[in-house]
Amino acid sequence: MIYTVTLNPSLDYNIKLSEFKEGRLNTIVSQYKTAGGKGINVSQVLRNLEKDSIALGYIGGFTGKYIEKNLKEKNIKCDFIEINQDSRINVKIKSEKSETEINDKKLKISESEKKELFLKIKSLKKDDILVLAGSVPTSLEEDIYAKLSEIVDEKVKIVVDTTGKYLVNSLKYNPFLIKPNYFELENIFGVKLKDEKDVIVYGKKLLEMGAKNVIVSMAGDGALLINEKDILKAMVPKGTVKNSVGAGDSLIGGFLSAMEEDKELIECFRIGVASGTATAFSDELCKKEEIEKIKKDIIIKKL
Ligand SMILES: Nc1ncnc2c1ncn2[C@@H]1O[C@H](COP(=O)(O)OP(=O)(O)O)[C@@H](O)[C@H]1O
Ligand SMILES: O=P(O)(O)OC[C@H]1O[C@](O)(COP(=O)(O)O)[C@@H](O)[C@@H]1O
Repeated sequence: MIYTVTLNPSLDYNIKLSEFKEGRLNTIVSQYKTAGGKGINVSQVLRNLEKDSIALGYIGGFTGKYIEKNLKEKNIKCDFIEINQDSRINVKIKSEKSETEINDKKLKISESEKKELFLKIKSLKKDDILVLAGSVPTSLEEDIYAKLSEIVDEKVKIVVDTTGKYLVNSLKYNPFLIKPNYFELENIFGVKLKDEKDVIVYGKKLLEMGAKNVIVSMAGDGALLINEKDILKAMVPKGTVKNSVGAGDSLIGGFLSAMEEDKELIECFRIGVASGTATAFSDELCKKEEIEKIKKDIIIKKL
């Protein structure tokens, strides 16, 4: 089974404007609400690809109820821990020229609520997959993903998608896959990446630090997969970006869905990248048919 952990789920309020005017009245052209948060998005894409997963994490209040109901309506299994605070509302504003995101990072998790999550994670069995994705609420420690990685059976494959020290701390437990984007890679090492060669140099450093597979996603420039054996480059087609929220999570969801079918790594990478691009080119998270269509246009080169 695939377990996704979203420490701080959100109600994503997606707004479309023709133009975003700062400091002025903006009138909405269209909007939709959905359960969000990185682990939850991975679960949603897995469901769209007809694969099961269980979404874990903390939810609370009226927004928490909405998140759970929204996921259950989509036939996604949840096993959230209920807390006594409202889950956050993240606002995503898409206009013709720009995408703006407003995310809340606060959430107070108590010691006993933390223990509850550890108990759930401890019960994972060999061959399960654990996805630890998204920002860590400020009340939790910087090595929370490392601690969760430490307690699972060593045969559980771990995927970590987060930023900075939260990601770096988890590397000593040898995650099977990590997926920094280009800017996250720059931030980890405090550098400005000049070209693809640079991406490979710093991607390899993450391998040396413990990751087994590193995917560096580069939005419209595709992605690189780096492991001990190979460096693969995925090139993506050009298209109209409708909403890139969740593109990175879709890459992970697509990748894992192919892994569930025992596909080779190169194929998992292709389906992952196709899923990311399919999400960028649609208003919501990618659907199976969209991925199938885009898959044919993903070119993978061995470097
Ligand atoms: N403008 C785009 N054109 C085509 N594909 C895109 C675009 N933006 C994102 N993608 C796809 O989604 C993947 C993840 O996007 P990226 O923005 O790098 O991740 P994140 O959402 O984590 O920041 C990319 O590797 C690519 O496959
Ligand atoms: O675009 P991405 O990076 O794939 O993730 C989008 C998701 O992440 C969020 O922006 C939350 O991010 P964080 O957990 O890192 O705070 C959600 O609102 C949204 O559903």
